[in-house]
Amino acid sequence: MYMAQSTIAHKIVHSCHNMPYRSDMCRCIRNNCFTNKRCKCKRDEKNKKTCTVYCKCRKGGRECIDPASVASTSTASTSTSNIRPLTVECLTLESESESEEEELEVVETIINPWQEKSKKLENEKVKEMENKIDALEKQLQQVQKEAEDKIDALEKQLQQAQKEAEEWKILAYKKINECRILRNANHELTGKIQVFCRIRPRTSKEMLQQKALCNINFIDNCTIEVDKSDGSDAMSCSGKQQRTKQFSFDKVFASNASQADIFLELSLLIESSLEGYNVCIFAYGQAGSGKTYTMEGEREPQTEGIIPRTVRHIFRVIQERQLMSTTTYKIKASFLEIYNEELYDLLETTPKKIEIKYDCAKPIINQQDLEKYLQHARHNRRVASTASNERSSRSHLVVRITVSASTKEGVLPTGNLDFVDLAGSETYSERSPRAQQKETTKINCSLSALTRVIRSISNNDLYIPYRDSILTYLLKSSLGANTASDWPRVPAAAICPQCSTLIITVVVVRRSTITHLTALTLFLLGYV
Ligand SMILES: Nc1ncnc2c1ncn2[C@@H]1O[C@H](COP(=O)(O)OP(=O)(O)OP(=O)(O)O)[C@@H](O)[C@H]1O
Repeated sequence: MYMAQSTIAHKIVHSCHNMPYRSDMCRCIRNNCFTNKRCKCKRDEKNKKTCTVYCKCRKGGRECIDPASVASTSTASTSTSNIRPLTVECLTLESESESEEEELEVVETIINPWQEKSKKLENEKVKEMENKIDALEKQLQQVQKEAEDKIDALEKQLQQAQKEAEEWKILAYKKINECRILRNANHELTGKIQVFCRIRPRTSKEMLQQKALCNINFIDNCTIEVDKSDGSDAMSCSGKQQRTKQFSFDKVFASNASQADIFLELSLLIESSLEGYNVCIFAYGQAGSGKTYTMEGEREPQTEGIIPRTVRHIFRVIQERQLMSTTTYKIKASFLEIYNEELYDLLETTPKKIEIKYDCAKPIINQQDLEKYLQHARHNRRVASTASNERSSRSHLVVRITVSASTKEGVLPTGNLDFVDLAGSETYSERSPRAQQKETTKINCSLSALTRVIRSISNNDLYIPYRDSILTYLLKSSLGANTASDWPRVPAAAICPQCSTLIITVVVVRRSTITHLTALTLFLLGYV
């Protein structure tokens, strides 16, 4: 056993015999660490080699045991051989325990102030946090109270609004019924056939050409007087010569009338399709008189025509009605063309010839659907340049919008809205190309057939010549013979399309006693 001498590092001395130092040969009792330094041997006065190494633990005043020397001692003395290692072990443990206690004390002296400080800090922090939590809890309670108050107020408002909505619903329901009654009364008074006249303004081209105007005097809202501008005298039915002629309509729209003005006049009639009425609106007049403009119009909202406005209006009314009833509505539309007495579906890529009974209606989910189909149909419709119109329609266009309604109880009557943009009536000319002559003949023939049908209906004839033309056959249900029900026959109207050079003559026969469910409106578009 050797004593450690250094306060900086344990000095471990052993007989190394100049051998490389082995870590298991010497260990520091205190820290149980081993050095790995090579020993530096010295010879003492007896020429005995002594090796000194320093343990790295740098704890002074502790013993180091040279296991080699312990081992050599044990072999020398057999009687103490068993006790000695145990004693050494015991001493080692004692010393370890002591040193650990001391260390603990040192550590405690270092740690204690920190612990106290930390505890103090912890207490402060806890207190601070508790204060914050208290404040937050108070805030939360305040917010909760405010929210509850607001919810209460909103609930009261909601109840009030619900009550008001109920009252409005009842009022709206009453108004709808009143409208229905008024509309029916109006139908009765007007004979369910109305003829309006719209006089279009001069186009920019006509202004440039400084075309002569015929004089139109607006006698009142329903009457116009046409004065022949060329000075020649017109012949009256009685054979009397006259310069001026008066025409009466249900309403006359002057050239400054907007598309909205025209639609306003028709909106009530159009709404009746939602209750299962059949409505038929014709645009009738000379080529270039503004029929397509009135029916379809242009793409801008201000100038769009009756058809797009109708669909928008129907969607709006349906939305309003669905707020107060569970009735569901479905809208379908077909775009048909009658060209040279043949029927075509205009929604095909190229117009497809179809039979009259063929159902080619497409569902209309929103306004965009209709606009898309209308564009497609417009593109497919046959037009040609004529003397009076650069894009003159050479065919009749029939846009049929079907509104079907159903409730939980069952299906309601289906209403058809037929918009008919008739081909422009033209005077037959031997000088026109043959194909155009054929078109003109067919157009005029079908217009005559339409006239005959309406005349027969107005005369209450037993036989109505619906089959005389594709147009009249297609419009059979709208014109009156509604085979799906026992509705009475159609209203009477007679059109006498004797074209003067200025304006088409129209004779309307009204029957105020008619109680059918079909409404027919005729448009005459004066071409000036
Ligand atoms: N109310 C109006 N306001 C402004 N321009 C109009 C009006 N009515 C018609 N027009 C213009 O007059 C021209 C002829 O109109 P449109 O093509 O609608 O006549 P149409 O009766 O359909 O002719 P067609 O029978 O030859 O097809 C078009 O350029 C159109 O824009």
